[in-house]
Amino acid sequence: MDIFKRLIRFLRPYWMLALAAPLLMIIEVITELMLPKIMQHIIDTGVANSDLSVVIRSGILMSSLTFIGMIGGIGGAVFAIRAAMFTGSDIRSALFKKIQGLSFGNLDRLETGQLVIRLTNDVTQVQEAIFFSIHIMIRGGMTLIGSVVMAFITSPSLAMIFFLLGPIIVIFLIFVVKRTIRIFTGVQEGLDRLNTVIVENFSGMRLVKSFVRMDYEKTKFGKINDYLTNQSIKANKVGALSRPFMMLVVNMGIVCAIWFGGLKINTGSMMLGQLIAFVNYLMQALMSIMMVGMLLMRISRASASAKRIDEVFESSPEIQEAPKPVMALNPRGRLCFENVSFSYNFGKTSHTPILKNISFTAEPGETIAVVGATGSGKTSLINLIPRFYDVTEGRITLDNVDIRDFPIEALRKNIGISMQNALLFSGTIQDNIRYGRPDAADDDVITAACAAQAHGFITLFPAGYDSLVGQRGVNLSGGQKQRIAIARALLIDPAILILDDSTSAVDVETEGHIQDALSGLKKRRTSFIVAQRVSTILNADRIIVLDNGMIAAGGNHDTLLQTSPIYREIYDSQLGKG
Ligand SMILES: Nc1ncnc2c1ncn2[C@@H]1O[C@H](COP(=O)(O)OP(=O)(O)OP(=O)(O)O)[C@@H](O)[C@H]1O
Repeated sequence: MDIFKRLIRFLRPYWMLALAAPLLMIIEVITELMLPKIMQHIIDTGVANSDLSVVIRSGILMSSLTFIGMIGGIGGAVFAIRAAMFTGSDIRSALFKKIQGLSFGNLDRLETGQLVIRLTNDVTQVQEAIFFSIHIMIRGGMTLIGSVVMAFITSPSLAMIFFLLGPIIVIFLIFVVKRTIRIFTGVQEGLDRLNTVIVENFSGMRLVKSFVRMDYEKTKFGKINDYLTNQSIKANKVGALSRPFMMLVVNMGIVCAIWFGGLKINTGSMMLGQLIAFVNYLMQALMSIMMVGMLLMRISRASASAKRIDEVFESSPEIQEAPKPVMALNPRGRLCFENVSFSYNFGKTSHTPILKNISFTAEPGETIAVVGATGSGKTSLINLIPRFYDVTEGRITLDNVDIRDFPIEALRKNIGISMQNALLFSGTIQDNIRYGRPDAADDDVITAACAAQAHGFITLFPAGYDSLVGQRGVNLSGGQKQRIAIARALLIDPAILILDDSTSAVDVETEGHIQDALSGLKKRRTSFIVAQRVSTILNADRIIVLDNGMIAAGGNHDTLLQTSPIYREIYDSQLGKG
């Protein structure tokens, strides 16, 4: 329930709607509570005395009250729906904003598939629980109290039935709710896993088909789908089985009331209309307990969802802003790693260092290349520069200031990155190039595209820079995407340019052209190039050879050929001896 308390703050802006709904429902409940009494009057006064005028007057009163109650009911439901939907929408927006602010470390733990479910299904569960709480809970609660009071007024002796049936229903409800919470947590987890499988499958469809693994994928999907189905069946079974039991209890109550009421009528201590009114109140009371019970089941399901939403709200970004950031950031681009060590943390557990004692300085205008075997830590190293992760030990300085002392946004705005997996968003090619600088002039877009050797192929498309990227637009090759990604990084004119294996899908000749075009641009900034291919880095001012997270050697190409066996080995394996 604490979790709900934390989420309920989102309802605060809509307190008027949330208050108006129950107020209107009071009208509905009061009219409903008056009806059995009027019915009693019709039977015991009108029918018993054959007084048609009493019957007609009471009939008109009943119809009018029903109409007024209906208006109250509709109004209450509409306000409750609005309050719940607006609240849900705000939770969704806040959750999305929160996720945008999380660091890579947080996101490593919360898989994308899980986040999608939290943003969609989990929020919907909470949204519905809010609606039912405002609507059914309050309405049911008021009806329950009102009908018990009216039942006692109508016949205090018959009302003792409540003391018999009430505890049975309450104990049963506690049992059902406890059980459903556990099952519904399983349902949400199943949904998470199903979503992860679907997202992975759809994004890796080519891989699945090329390795002819459709059957394997179908089985994987089938297993999780079956698990989800079984969990949902279990959850619904509990709900479905509990309903007949509750009805049994309600009917037992009615039978008892009719039996004892009938005996009382025979002895003349009760009138028929009085008994009918009592049975009505009894039914209203027991039905509202059932209604509240059903609602508790919905709330128990939503509490599993609320917990998962809360988990995201509670995660604090691992990368934190400095309390007093250094505001002036117009860097020259002198970047210095000082005894940097780094390990990926999983929660509180720290893992083996991926980078150990890295120290080097990159001067403005220099191009630093980072090479090394796969898994040696190249990407991890450059991910530390824009603070995707923070160093575990040591520090990185930009123009002699620790990068953790700059505002994160300002730091990142000065770093242009192009990654190996050149991700493009749906939209036009120019939208993608402009991603980091939406107001860039057309000429600047073209200049960046020319430097990235993208202008040529872009202008060959009928719609040129306005060509849509993706399924309904042009299909771009891996190399073309990489070139657009490089143009995107160049357009922000960053002080630090990072190309992480970003020409791996480009042929050697085009890569040569990109290098030539970049060489002029590189003079104005500090560049880092991560590459598997030696040909990419031959002209770098300095090459850092990483081996198992440590700097094994550093220098330019010629020096390294003489001094570093690892570099020599990489060089020989790719370009051949001599
Ligand atoms: N997000 C992460 N969480 C935990 N471990 C990670 C993460 N990313 C990378 N690693 C681990 O860090 C090590 C270095 O990975 P990294 O990607 O930095 O190497 P790399 O030299 O860039 O490799 P490649 O050339 O294959 O891209 C690997 O052992 C990898 O498993």
